[in-house]
Amino acid sequence: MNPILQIENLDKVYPDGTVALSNINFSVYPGEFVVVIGPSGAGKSTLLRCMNRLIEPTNGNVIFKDKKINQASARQVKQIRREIGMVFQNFNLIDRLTVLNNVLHGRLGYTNTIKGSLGIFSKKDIAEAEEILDRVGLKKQKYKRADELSGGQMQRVGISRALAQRPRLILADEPIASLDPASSKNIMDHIYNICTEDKITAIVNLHQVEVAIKYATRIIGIQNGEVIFDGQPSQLTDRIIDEIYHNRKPPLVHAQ
Ligand SMILES: Nc1ncnc2c1ncn2[C@@H]1O[C@H](COP(=O)(O)OP(=O)(O)OP(=O)(O)O)[C@@H](O)[C@H]1O
Repeated sequence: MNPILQIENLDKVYPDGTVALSNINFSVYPGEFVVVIGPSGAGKSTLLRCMNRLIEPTNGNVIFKDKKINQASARQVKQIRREIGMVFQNFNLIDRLTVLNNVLHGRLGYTNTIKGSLGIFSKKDIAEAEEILDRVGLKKQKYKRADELSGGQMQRVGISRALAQRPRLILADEPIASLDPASSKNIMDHIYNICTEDKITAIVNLHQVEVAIKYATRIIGIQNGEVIFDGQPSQLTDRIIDEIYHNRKPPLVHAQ
């Protein structure tokens, strides 16, 4: 089976000299549910955002379905991003828009720019958005403003917007970090069940090791911008968890 995503020799050095990622290499295969763990500042967000070029890598390649995102033109990046849904810690919804319109924003990559900016979507897109909202239990809330929802409901809208893209890959950056335990379980269940049912590959950044072990088919542990574990949840021993979280060195900063 060909990988859906390949990360080759990936480095990210921020303009202030902080080395956030250092020589990252791995491939992700269709159907995997990969969870990336690591302490605060390890580089998890930077890694996920390099995957769809929200952050520009310094060196190396990010290859999605045989296309090098890092070398793609702006137009090609837009096309590639259609198939990569993103779920954010803080939901990134447009507060003043309805739930339904937020979900329809997931169709923008496929919509004529003028129509999209005017909020004009096809009947088919609207029906599909409603179907997705039904799936996450939010159909009755479709005309509510996004800012009238609870955190857990907002994240279900975030997931729905990603699904409206009809993605092949979902990147979720700390999707439960702002939620209470009950909502966190609900959100992880939705992400896991939908990705499994729809055969969507997922890469999820999480702080909570026990949640990672529960859902992941594979765990990648990073520390100081380097992969120090890549294996199955059953291989993640207490010693390795301790290494990932406690043997922390200060972040490497290039001399300027
Ligand atoms: N824009 C930036 N400019 C400079 N340094 C940055 C920038 N963004 C992140 N960093 C640094 O890069 C390193 C990795 O940060 P990143 O946010 O990727 O880590 P993380 O594992 O996602 O952390 P958290 O779990 O706290 O979100 C950290 O040392 C961080 O301070």
